[in-house]
Amino acid sequence: MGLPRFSCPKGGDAESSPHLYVANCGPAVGLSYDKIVSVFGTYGEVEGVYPADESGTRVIVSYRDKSSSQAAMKALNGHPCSGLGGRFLHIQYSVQSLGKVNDTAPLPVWTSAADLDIPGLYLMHDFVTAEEEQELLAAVDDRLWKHLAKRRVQHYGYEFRYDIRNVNTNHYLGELPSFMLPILERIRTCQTLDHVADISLDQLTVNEYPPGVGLSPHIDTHSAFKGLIFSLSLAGPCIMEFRKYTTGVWQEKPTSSYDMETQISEKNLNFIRKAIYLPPRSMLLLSGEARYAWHHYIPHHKVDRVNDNLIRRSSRRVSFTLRKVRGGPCHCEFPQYCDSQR
Ligand SMILES: O=C(O)CCC(=O)C(=O)O
Ligand SMILES: [Fe+2]
Repeated sequence: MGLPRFSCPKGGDAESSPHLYVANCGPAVGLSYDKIVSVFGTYGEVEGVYPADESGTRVIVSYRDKSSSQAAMKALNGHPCSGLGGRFLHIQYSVQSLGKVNDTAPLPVWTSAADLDIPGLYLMHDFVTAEEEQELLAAVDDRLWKHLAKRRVQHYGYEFRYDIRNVNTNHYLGELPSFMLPILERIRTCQTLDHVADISLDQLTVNEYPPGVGLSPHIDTHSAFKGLIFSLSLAGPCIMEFRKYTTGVWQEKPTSSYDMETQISEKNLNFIRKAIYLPPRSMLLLSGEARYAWHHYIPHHKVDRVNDNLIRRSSRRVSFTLRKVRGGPCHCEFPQYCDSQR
């Protein structure tokens, strides 16, 4: 069974909506979904990019807000787009977003990484004590925050540039701060990582999310960072959703009991979803397939439904994401998600 054909608005004069139907754009013309997200992300927060049909040359770009789709329409429709190799895009507003997740669909939220059955995903509870948590928060609150549109960030080691979703490797900011030393040491001696030879880390991004603010679905750029990504959650909880996009190919409904709950429905048949609850003081590790092939996403919720419980986000969640900047191209086993291999 193929994807239902997307019916673009008749006559191209549909009212504006947050969703754009973009022709002459997609993996079949050499533009990966990550690349499309990064270009359209310049005009506002992209919630997802989905195949509009099986052609690989037409996509739906879903923004959170109409103002962003309007800005992208104005800037990109019918003009050569320098960020996409000079390609002319043909854009119309779309009445629906094929891949849009129905947030009310029951999605089980697991508390243990093993239950998600995603290779390379680990969650270590109570990785730091409550006292260490307070010390880490005090340390970053003592330093300068950079204000983004909806959250605040700090970068150490190398600056991460959100416009290009990459780091400037020529601009070294110095060693990771001393308040991270106990955490780095704990990672090095962590039993979960006994099989990993190289766990050097040189980049830290601190994110502070107010309640209701999350992060759009993304895969951390392969060419920017190596294979291990650690994220320590402090101050407040959130849920993190993982999505495996199937780039327009119908996925048989998985048969294992874990996967049954991912609810591939008619509405969102082009990716599978799994979710995990990240409590404060837990350390998440993305490696292998979890790091290279699954998008991660923090829904923009003030209250998360964790199965039978409603859990209110705290006044803030602060995450410490530790990564290793990559020197050359990525040679991972997931070329369809890899910006170095296309
Ligand atoms: O806040 C988090 O735990 C994740 C942050 C993240 O995914 C990123 O900075 O790329
Ligand atoms: Fe990320």
